Amino acid sequence: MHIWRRISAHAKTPIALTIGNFDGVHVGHQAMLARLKDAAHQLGLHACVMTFEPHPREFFTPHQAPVRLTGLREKMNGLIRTGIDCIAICRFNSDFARLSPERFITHILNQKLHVRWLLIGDDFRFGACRAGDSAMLQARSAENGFTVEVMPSVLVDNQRVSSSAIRQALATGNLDKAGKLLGRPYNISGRVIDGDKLGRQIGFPTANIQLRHNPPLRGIFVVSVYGANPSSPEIPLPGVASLGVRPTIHANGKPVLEVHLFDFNNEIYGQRLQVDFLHKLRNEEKYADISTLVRQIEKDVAQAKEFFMTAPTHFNRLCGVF
Ligand SMILES: Cc1cc2nc3c(=O)[nH]c(=O)nc-3n(C[C@H](O)[C@H](O)[C@H](O)COP(=O)(O)O)c2cc1C
Ligand SMILES: Nc1ncnc2c1ncn2[C@@H]1O[C@H](COP(=O)(O)OP(=O)(O)O)[C@@H](O)[C@H]1O
Repeated sequence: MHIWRRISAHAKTPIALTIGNFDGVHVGHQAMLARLKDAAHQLGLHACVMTFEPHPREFFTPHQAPVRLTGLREKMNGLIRTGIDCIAICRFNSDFARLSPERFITHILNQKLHVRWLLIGDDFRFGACRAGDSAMLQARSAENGFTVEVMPSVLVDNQRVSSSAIRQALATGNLDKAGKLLGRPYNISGRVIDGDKLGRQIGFPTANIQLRHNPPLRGIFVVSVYGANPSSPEIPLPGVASLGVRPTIHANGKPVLEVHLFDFNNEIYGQRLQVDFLHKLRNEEKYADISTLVRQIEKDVAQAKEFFMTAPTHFNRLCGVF
């Protein structure tokens, strides 16, 4: 597995390539990567993905760009899990944004990456002003030594799978739908950092997870957590999570992800956890005082335990455990 952190003339072996942002690495992306691997294998090429960092919309309109489903690390892990041979991370900067579609084809695809087979989505646009499309790629493919295949849309329940459909499902608390489109429960990972040390005092210690991006969902959730189990970090532990600004405690707080694990009393500061979001319990509220908040957290915990008791097949399907 190779990761190219800039596009220079890396590829000695000709490659089969697909290009995209791959935010979320959802079931549509996974189908595309499976087709890429299959074609690369048939043609004796390396299966390679080109992705952009930052996301082009974060570069052009940083304040209006959609929230990310996956940070760079999570996206890379998702791509690596599919078993492709290499990932080329293309720095999306002003030089790259100015590149004409013609030069992208001749200079990047042909001369630098030696692309011999190219897979693109049906809505793929590229080059300055998004002027390049699949018709242009088809027209220039022979003279640049590659063939082009257009991937048809992948549908789930008659809807095209897309990162924006997943963002919308998460924003409205529809975690079942988000999980179906992603092919796994939505998750956030990060290190456990220090919080306000209030959790232990009120009877609900919470591991505070460092957030790298503005999260696409808010509220109180049933979660399963990888990385905390002392004997086997690959076995998840059940818990509840709060993802919000904690209005009861702070006036102008930033979003914080906190997880309370059931029947657990270990020190896990500094550990890297993966939090899988299984079910939304409610929206975050501002309570009159801490004792009212504590009574509500007790109800949240009871409901979450009920979820694990009554929906074992559901949980089983999502996580492959219990
Ligand atoms: C299940 C659960 C639900 C929560 N719900 C809310 C809420 O509705 N409003 C709120 O202000 N804080 C809520 N919190 C956050 C608590 O205020 C927070 O866990 C507490 O301040 C401890 O923070 P610390 O870990 O930084 O010490 C919730 C926490 C948990 C675990
Ligand atoms: N059941 C539990 N769930 C989550 N964290 C726990 C639990 N029991 C102990 N811990 C530990 O306690 C810490 C949370 O305690 P807390 O008082 O909320 O402190 P902080 O405000 O620093 O998060 C966690 O980071 C973890 O190391």
